[in-house]
Amino acid sequence: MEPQDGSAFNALSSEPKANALKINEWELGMFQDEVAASQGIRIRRRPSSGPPMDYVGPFEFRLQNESNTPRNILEEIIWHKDTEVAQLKERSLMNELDLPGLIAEVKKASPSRGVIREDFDPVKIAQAYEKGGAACLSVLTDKKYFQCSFENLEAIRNAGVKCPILCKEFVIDAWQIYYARTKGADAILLIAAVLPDLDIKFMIKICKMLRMAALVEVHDAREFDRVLGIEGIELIGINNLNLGTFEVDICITKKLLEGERGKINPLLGSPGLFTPDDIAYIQEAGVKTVLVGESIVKQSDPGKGIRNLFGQDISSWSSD
Ligand SMILES: O=C(O)c1ccccc1NCC(=O)[C@H](O)[C@H](O)COP(=O)(O)O
Repeated sequence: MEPQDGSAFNALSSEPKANALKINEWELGMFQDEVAASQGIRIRRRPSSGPPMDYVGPFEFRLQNESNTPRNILEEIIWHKDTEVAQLKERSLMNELDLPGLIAEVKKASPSRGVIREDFDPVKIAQAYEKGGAACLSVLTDKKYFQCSFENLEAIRNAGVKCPILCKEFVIDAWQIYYARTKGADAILLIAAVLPDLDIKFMIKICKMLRMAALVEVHDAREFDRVLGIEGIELIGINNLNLGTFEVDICITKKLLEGERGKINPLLGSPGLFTPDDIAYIQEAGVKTVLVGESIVKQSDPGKGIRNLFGQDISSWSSD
């Protein structure tokens, strides 16, 4: 019979499927513990939360008792781990569904923009990026055109930054890759507009030997298709900057990813990303990771720059 206020009845009748699922989960948990116990495992995976509301079965645990109190420290750790892993899984699923990962660029200047950040402190900027949720750092090392250096990269690495570091250098000789490694780089940029296929192939082999990643950058369909044919390619970056005119057009990424190329993963979109709309646009095009410099490096608080770029706080994504 329906209660007068309808509360309990509605709570049950409006969510029968959800409750059936909870019953299944609970029964499965009991079953898993039984199987483990039959193999001599005394550690239970999680405390009994008691059967769901409308469970019609032999047991009903609600109070603190043997089934929801850890028997020893290992069981306590495992129960805590169960909650922790569930939260991490949920968070990483949300990240996957919601927003692309961020490679945040550390640079003082660029040929197209001139000086971007007057009071340039590479270590402070890198630390702020990491705290703000960057998954990786891109560190410019060119002196003449970007007013940066390998010393910057080394200082960032030695400051205890945990994010992987991409060395953003204009590589023309394999020696530069070794050098970048000695300074603490985890990955290096190879530009398809500069390097012939054979050089890229050779350099990728060197990277693998040095346990580094190679990000190969392309600007157009021809370069993209060339690079797809090179053995060992793992990371492809699309650069939307026209190096002849300095014009930036993020539609380039979208056009390049139409059709078969859109199936390639993972990809990056850069540069010219300033707003949450830009991020949404590039993400819709199929990009899983974005590389961003100017719009965040010029902010006195780069963490705030990241929040403005994504339209939300992504600091919980950082590695610590
Ligand atoms: O940015 C330039 O002026 C430039 C000139 C010559 C070669 C490369 C150049 N930049 C390429 C980059 O990789 C950008 O630094 C990167 O895409 C980040 O762009 P942004 O977010 O616009 O700083």
